[in-house]
Amino acid sequence: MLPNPSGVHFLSAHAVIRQLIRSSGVGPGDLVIDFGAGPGTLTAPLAATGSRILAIERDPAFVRKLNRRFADQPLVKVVHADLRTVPLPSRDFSVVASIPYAVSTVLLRRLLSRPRRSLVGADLVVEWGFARRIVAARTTETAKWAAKYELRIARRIPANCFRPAPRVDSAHLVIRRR
Ligand SMILES: C[S@@+](CC[C@H](N)C(=O)[O-])C[C@H]1O[C@@H](n2cnc3c(N)ncnc32)[C@H](O)[C@@H]1O
Repeated sequence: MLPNPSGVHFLSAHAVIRQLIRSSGVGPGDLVIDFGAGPGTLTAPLAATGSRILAIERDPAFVRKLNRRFADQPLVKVVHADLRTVPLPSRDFSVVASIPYAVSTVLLRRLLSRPRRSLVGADLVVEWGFARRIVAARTTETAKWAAKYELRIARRIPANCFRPAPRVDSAHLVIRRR
């Protein structure tokens, strides 16, 4: 395992990136949020779908990088914000994101517990064990989410699909509004 002082793991497997985008089905006219956009690993292929992207990132160095990378792409809006507090759209939106594991629960609460069900669907890369717990829907909270949203694991994503590789495998978690 490589040293990784920042604790950030970037998705590096192109096949996984393609599967996430294809699964989301997003296209022109859709509003898509990439939470924790990093250097734009998912933002770039998402922009190629013709959808409107909000690339949300907390780290100022990544924000500068994203602003440079997407300066000539009017459909990409880079938002320097914390995903735990950034206001969510009131119009329908989708999420395609490889998120920081530490805030997975907070983000799912924000997306799935709000009264306004403007989340159409999400394709998320999350920690494998977390995904298993969510789809099992054994708690009152996750059971409530399951009543409103279909939650399933599309596939296991091995740790070697990231650079540097994390200690644990991940999952492609699919969420769809019922
Ligand atoms: C796992 S990395 C994924 C980066 C990129 N999406 C990829 O797949 O390669 C998570 C990213 O989320 C950012 N991040 C961490 N905590 C955040 C927060 N609370 N709000 C917004 N971004 C955050 C990190 O700076 C990092 O760029």
